[in-house]
Amino acid sequence: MAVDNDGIAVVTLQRPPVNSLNLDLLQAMNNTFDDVAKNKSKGMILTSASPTVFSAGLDIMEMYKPDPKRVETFWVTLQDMWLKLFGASFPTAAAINGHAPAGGCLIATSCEYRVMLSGKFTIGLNETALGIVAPTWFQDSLRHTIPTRQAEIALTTGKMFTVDEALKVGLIDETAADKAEAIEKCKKFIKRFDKIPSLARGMTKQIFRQEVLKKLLTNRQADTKQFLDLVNQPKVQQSLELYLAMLKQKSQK
Ligand SMILES: CCCCC/C=C\CCC/C=C/CC(=O)SCCNC(=O)CCNC(=O)[C@H](O)C(C)(C)COP(=O)(O)OP(=O)(O)OC[C@H]1O[C@@H](n2cnc3c(N)ncnc32)[C@H](O)[C@@H]1OP(=O)(O)O
Repeated sequence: MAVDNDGIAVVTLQRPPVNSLNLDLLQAMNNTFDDVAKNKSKGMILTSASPTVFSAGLDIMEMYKPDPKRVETFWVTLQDMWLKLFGASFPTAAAINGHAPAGGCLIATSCEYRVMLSGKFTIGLNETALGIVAPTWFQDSLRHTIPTRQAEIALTTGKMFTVDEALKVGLIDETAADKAEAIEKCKKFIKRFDKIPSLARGMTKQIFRQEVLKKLLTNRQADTKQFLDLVNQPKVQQSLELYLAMLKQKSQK
């Protein structure tokens, strides 16, 4: 992860090849988010070092034949990442310079503003298409971003939106021709708060988001148990094996 700081922290996800979210990356993100808060940055922009993938979502290897202790730590660290990002008092924006499926879409929708590169990229919560259920807080992040009816249809169909579709439904706020332009547009969004007192801004954001945050905070243990029960089911392990094989086969073509 690289952080440039000119008052606005630009945090670049850098875990080749596809920025899949494993335990190490999630821990690094959490430390970085804490640093951004401590350094009193004006705001934070998340982007990717890959030219084609913002993030491929959760690292499936963390869930396939998992070590019991590690997979639990993985999930709790993912919850922490979401609580820190969705609940950040500082302004957040995502310069989405590539595909953003599942957990990649979760990161983007946890931010306050999204600019995505024009091109053949897709974004969405595709869990149902994989035969799994997007956790409540994944669903809440989408519902917080696009109208409820469109969110329900997108979630139940596992829809991956093209850039044009994402713009039309409000899943992204703007498009950009390249990464530099996407970052500039995110900076422009964050600079809109230059004349707004940061305490009032931060508190307003937290009040606006508190219901959704509270849902996970008061349900963390049950959420973790639900995940662990699901991931340890033989049928889920079988699906993960097939999905991994499919991804491998695709990448070798
Ligand atoms: C999936 C069942 C989970 C069951 C667990 C139980 C339930 C609770 C969990 C609920 C929440 C889940 C949220 C998630 O985030 S699950 C992850 C969903 N992610 C995806 O479906 C994306 C899969 N990846 C892709 O579609 C593509 O890789 C891409 C992001 C569009 C990029 O395409 P491309 O640039 O062509 O790259 P390749 O496909 O060739 O991939 C390169 C390399 O990376 C490996 N890989 C890709 N995605 C993942 C991943 N999410 N985890 C681990 N590894 C991944 C891929 O296999 C290739 O590896 P090799 O080079 O070794 O072949």
